[in-house]
Amino acid sequence: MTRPYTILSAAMSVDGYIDDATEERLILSGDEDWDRVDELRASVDAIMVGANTIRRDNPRLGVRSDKRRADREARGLPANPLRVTFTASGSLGNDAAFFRDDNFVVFGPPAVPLPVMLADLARRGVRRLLVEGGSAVHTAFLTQNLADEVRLAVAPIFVGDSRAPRFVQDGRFGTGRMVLGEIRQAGDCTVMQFFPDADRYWLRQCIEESRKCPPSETAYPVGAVIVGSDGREISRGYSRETDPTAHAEEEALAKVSPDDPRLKTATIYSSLEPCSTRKSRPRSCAQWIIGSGIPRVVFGLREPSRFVVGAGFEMLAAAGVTVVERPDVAPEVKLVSTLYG
Ligand SMILES: NC(=O)C1=CN([C@@H]2O[C@H](COP(=O)(O)OP(=O)(O)OC[C@H]3O[C@@H](n4cnc5c(N)ncnc54)[C@H](OP(=O)(O)O)[C@@H]3O)[C@@H](O)[C@H]2O)C=CC1
Ligand SMILES: Nc1c(N[C@@H]2O[C@H](COP(=O)(O)O)[C@@H](O)[C@H]2O)[nH]c(=O)[nH]c1=O
Repeated sequence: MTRPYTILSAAMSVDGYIDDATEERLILSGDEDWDRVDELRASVDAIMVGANTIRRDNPRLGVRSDKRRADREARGLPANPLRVTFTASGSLGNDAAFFRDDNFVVFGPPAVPLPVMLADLARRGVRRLLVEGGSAVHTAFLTQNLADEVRLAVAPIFVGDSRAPRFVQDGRFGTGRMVLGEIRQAGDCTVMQFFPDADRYWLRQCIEESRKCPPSETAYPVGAVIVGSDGREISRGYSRETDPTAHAEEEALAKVSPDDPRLKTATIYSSLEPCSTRKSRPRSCAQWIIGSGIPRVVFGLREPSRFVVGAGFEMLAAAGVTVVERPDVAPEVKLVSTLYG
């Protein structure tokens, strides 16, 4: 693991502010939303905020519920997650609640690149990280594509003052349209879950699908999902789902009519590079995809040359298909099977 699974969390007004412009901290969440945040805090290994949030809010960043702290301890975890911050200035104030016991880590000064900080947290055993703001920190994670999830609670109030901090600052958010996950109500707040990197999200769906594959000593577990240009799933499948020699891409394609007009603008995701040669069948997955008219393929792991030498990427690209390889997701694909080596 090169970095923890990272969840960004914020509460904001309907006009997008996470605080007002006064010295006093603005509470946006009501009791039910604080309880939701508490549950989220109890589910992570570490909670991070920026140095300015420590200076302005003096947060405790602990799990408030006695039961949740006890449950964590019963699972062999510290009662509270590790508290994390970073600072370029080094000015934090020793009496901050952040320093109330030794369950914390401070990165910097000087300024630390986010990937370096995240790699260090991963080495400390942090697998799941909650980032609670503020604006500068959220902007850094999102513009560097280092957030796996965003949980936004919208409180039914207006701040109406552009001097106040917003959820994010100006920046280049390369996310495109995010994937909308769950929407729920917490008291009078509306909580939305987003997955900022749609390709990463769908590849992870493929990985989950691949876990369903009947085991085989001679073929990898693979999952595939076909997604329309509107962001909606068209179909999915996994290797050996209906036949011992079927591949995931074939299974997903078999569930769609070849005349379905959505295919002409769809993306097919596969945890593994689509195959270019087959031992068991005449047609490779790359050929099936080219024949289907799907114009874009995204995969996680290049096919290791264990069973056949894969050239699916090259075959698809030569046919004019846009092919995206996501090496950042490849380690997660490999975790599914020892066959990947
Ligand atoms: N409603 C909500 O959910 C939340 C609201 N808030 C609000 O957000 C506001 C604070 O946000 P904001 O002012 O943007 O500040 P942040 O909390 O995002 O902290 C920014 C600080 O982080 C440090 N920093 C940034 N990048 C790096 C880096 N690469 N390496 C090391 N340190 C770095 C710097 O600290 P330094 O200056 O020390 O160098 C920088 O000033 C407050 O008003 C707070 O109330 C905060 C959290 C949640
Ligand atoms: N104001 C605000 C949030 N602010 C966040 O909560 C932190 C303080 O929590 P605590 O550790 O309990 O003191 C604060 O530093 C900031 O990260 N969060 C929310 O979900 N809703 C809110 O309305």
